[in-house]
Amino acid sequence: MTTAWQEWTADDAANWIAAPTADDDKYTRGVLGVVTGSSDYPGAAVLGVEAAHRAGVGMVRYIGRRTLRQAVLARRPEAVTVAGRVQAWLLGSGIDQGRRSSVLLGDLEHAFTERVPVVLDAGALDLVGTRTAPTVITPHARELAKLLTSRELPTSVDEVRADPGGWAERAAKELGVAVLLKGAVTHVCDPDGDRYTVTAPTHWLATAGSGDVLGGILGALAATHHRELATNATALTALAATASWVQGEAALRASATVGGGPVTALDIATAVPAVIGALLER
Ligand SMILES: NC(=O)C1=CN([C@@H]2O[C@H](COP(=O)(O)OP(=O)(O)OC[C@H]3O[C@@H](n4cnc5c(N)ncnc54)[C@H](O)[C@@H]3O)[C@@H](O)[C@H]2O)[C@@H](O)CC1
Ligand SMILES: Nc1ncnc2c1ncn2[C@@H]1O[C@H](COP(=O)(O)OP(=O)(O)O)[C@@H](O)[C@H]1O
Repeated sequence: MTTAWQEWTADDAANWIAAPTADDDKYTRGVLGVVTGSSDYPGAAVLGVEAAHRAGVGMVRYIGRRTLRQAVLARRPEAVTVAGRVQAWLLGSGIDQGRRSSVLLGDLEHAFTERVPVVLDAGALDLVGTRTAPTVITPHARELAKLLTSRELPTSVDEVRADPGGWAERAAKELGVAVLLKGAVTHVCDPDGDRYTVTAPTHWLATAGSGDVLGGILGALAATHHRELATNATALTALAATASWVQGEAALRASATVGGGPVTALDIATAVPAVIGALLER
């Protein structure tokens, strides 16, 4: 018997926030490696790195071409652009699958060799299943339809939108990874049958770059839970639901500061620390 989808709550999310202790330094807290952005979408790199910092990661290593590194550093001088060890990867936001250079493809594939948890977004979704690292994919309906169709599970964006939970589950089973299918209601599930919904608390969340911010939050949560993920890969599902919850709550808070008005993706990222703080106080 399959269980019903469970709506992820603030109390659930509060269980998946790691605060630093006296014994920690930036490395023990967790380093997130990031390969995102392109000359077409440099902003996606900036937004993901910004959101990861705001979500409380120990450090971000951003890997990308010089112009992208400059854009990231202009917003976040805290980011490190030297290759090195990481505890989780965020790959693909702002990358066009059809326009990846061999250097970029090499960077993406190298990320998988470390066997640390991986968040696959946008232009890295097609890499799913090529390695055994704990993986969560973060497509929207169009991206999931395209991915499943390429894996001989033909479907359309309309079919996915008509039954998002069903298609998210099918994807998790077929691909063997955790799936976070974005929407007004985000569906998060895994091959083991964990199934969570996260209902967006404001529709202002549907703004350009909002998904890139989500990727950064999720990457940060994966990096800061690296020890747990080493023995319990299904924690990635709870972390994905938590990231989506934090993203929605941040949009709600950002909107509240402007009287319920619109928010930008950067506003959402900026509101993340207060959401994390409130969760830690619960
Ligand atoms: N500031 C940035 O750098 C941003 C980068 N982004 C990146 O952009 C890439 C592409 O994401 P998408 O979700 O757009 O990609 P998709 O390729 O899934 O969506 C493009 C689709 O939207 C349709 N479309 C385009 N303009 C439209 C319009 N005005 N009305 C109706 N339909 C329209 C197109 O025909 C196409 O079918 C991703 O890599 C993503 O990470 C986005 O997150 C937006 C912000
Ligand atoms: N109608 C909606 N109401 C609330 N949130 C939405 C709605 N539609 C989409 N979202 C959310 O907005 C974000 C959009 O992400 P995405 O599609 O990746 O856009 P982008 O590529 O511009 O970042 C996702 O987190 C999704 O859950």
